[in-house]
Amino acid sequence: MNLDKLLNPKQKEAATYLDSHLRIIAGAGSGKTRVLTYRIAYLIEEVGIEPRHILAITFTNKAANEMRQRVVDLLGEYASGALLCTIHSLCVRILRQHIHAFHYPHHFVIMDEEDQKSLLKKIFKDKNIDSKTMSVKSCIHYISSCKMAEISPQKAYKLAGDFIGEAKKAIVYQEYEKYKEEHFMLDFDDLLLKTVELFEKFPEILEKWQRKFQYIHVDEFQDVGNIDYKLIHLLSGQATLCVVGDPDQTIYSFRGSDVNYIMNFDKDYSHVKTIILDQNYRSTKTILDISNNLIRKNKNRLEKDLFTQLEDGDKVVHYSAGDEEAEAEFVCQTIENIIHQVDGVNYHDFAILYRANYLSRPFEQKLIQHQIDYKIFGGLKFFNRKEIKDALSYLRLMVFMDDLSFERIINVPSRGIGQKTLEKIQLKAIDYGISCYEAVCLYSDEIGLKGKVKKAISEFVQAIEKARQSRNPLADVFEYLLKDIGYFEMLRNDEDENRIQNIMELKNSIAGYMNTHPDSATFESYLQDIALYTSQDDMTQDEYVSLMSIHMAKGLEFNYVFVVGLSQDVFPSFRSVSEEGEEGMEEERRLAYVAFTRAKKRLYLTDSQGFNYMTNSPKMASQFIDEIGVDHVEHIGKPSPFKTKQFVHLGPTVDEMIGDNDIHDWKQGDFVEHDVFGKGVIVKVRGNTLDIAFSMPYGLKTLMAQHKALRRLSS
Ligand SMILES: Nc1ncnc2c1ncn2[C@@H]1O[C@H](COP(=O)(O)OP(=O)(O)OP(=O)(O)O)[C@@H](O)[C@H]1O
Ligand SMILES: [Mg+2]
Repeated sequence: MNLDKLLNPKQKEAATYLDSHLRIIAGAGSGKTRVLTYRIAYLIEEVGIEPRHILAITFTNKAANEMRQRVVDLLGEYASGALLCTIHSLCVRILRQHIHAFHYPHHFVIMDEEDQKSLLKKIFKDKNIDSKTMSVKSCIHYISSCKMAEISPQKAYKLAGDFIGEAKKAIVYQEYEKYKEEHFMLDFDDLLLKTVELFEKFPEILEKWQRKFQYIHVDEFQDVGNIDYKLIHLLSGQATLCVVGDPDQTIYSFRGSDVNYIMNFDKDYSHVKTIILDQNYRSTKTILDISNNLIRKNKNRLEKDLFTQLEDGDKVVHYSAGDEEAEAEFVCQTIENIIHQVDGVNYHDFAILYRANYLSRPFEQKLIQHQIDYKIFGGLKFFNRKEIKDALSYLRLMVFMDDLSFERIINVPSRGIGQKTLEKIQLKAIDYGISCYEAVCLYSDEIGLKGKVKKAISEFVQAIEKARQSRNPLADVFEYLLKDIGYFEMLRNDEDENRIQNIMELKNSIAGYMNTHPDSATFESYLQDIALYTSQDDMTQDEYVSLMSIHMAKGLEFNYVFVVGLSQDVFPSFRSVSEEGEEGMEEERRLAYVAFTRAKKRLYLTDSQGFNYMTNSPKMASQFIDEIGVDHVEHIGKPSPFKTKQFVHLGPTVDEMIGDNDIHDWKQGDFVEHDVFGKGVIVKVRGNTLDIAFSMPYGLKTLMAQHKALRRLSS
């Protein structure tokens, strides 16, 4: 292994420096992970350290596997004895060996979030807590925060003082911990906490592991939290520690990661050498320049710019589409064009990155239409997500009255229907040769439905029938149906923001379908239209385009990257910025920096116009598009009539636009203001009438084009 050929001098120094602890601070694509990989190979090959004495902690399993593969490729199977894994899997490994010290069995149960929710629901029931006064999700968050701050249930109760709500939470916390202990269960936080506790209570066990790991490496150190840090500190009692990270890529602050651990590392440890890498090997100069332009806008940061010796490369493309379908079409066509034009390029060279998982929907549909294989990392395909299946089952039940849909959702949200009642309904349906839905409509007494259950079923039937008979636009009917049957309430009680976003995106998909089929759209035709997408399984071919949230893309790289859904308030996210202020904005910007720096050869930034159901406002391009500067960017597509405050030099902002009510040339996409319904966007012009999408609760309306209540907002 000739490191002089594989690494630049600074990287080589970092890979071979063993005289003290080492901190590598460096920007994206500067070879931090590569240095770690070669450092491990160097320790084994050149220094003669046995692999089992080496530990490397990565942020994801995928990163661990890739690093292991590279080391094995370099040195052979022997090297796989080094432990390269995430901090959670390290803890599982340690606990499996030693948890008997706490009188737990070796095969303790690891709880995921769904298990946590079920347990809390059970506790709520036992303690007579109404989930309207305290949500399961907020409770999970509360318990986790207490645990991470090392506040016991007893202490939490004391801290609650006279605040009844807080005291109740502390009681739930206590019950939760008790149940877990009695059943030998550990949640994700416990994996870390129990390992720390184990090491603190049993010094001989700690010493064993300290002796085992002589060289410890931690990648993505900018995102460690306090318990991670404590654990690493304990483990590294006798080891040489090497931590690497980029403060500009801290993107998990909302989950407790703290950039100060890397910044103050040299103060916490007595002998620390710091190496700064500043040459980027990943991206073209153009991509690097616009990423640097962006991150420089953050005030709270350590100034460090990257340079590259790679070619300038093509301009970064910003494509602004008329709507999401067109945005997705652009992405697919670009992928096809590149594959066609550039030799040796394959689907695995492409990634589509987004701020939130709900944004994948239009891209998935277009990819399927174009027969481009894709894989979603860190989540399910849109139409396989639970809430989407539930919502579509409601629509299907309304249209087709089919039993499969009925069985799926008759007890979602809970209406007190258990397996036995369901069987009774099914038998009745068979008796009369009708569907289960018809059976509950017609024969609820014969089935033996009584009291609360009967009432719940009757409300359910009413909601479905109301939706069936409604003459309102489909997208609105859909939303009201889910409201009427209590689905939104259920999600809201669970504070399940992601699921609500997915449902609103499904509404968006229905609205889009209405646009493209203005005269013929029915739920039946919509369901048939999307059957192609709902029947997709999660099987993927070897070659696929990668789709993932930016948080998942940390540390990865692709030749061609599309960062999509770059609309103001989507990215940067309205929520983060409104809740966290300037700090939230800086974290969003770091996230954009992570996204842009994943690209090696070409970077495409896309957004679309239209109406945003999530924020109830017309969409505008993200301020980040402006912040990357003008020199290396080619803007194509349809320029937006609206500008964010940052684009003010290009035209007035939405709030500054003036009204106009004598208009004969209405166009799809025009933004309007209505005296009663407020701001909206025209989705269809039909002669003298207009279909206009307004903010909720109004939704889609069909109005007379010449009416005086309507004005165009023109720039
Ligand atoms: N000296 C070098 N010679 C050739 N290629 C290099 C060199 N250093 C880094 N690279 C390549 O540059 C790319 C980026 O490296 P790497 O992923 O290690 O960067 P990183 O600093 O870990 O990035 P991130 O901050 O995104 O995690 C990789 O493809 C890597 O192989
Ligand atoms: Mg890396």
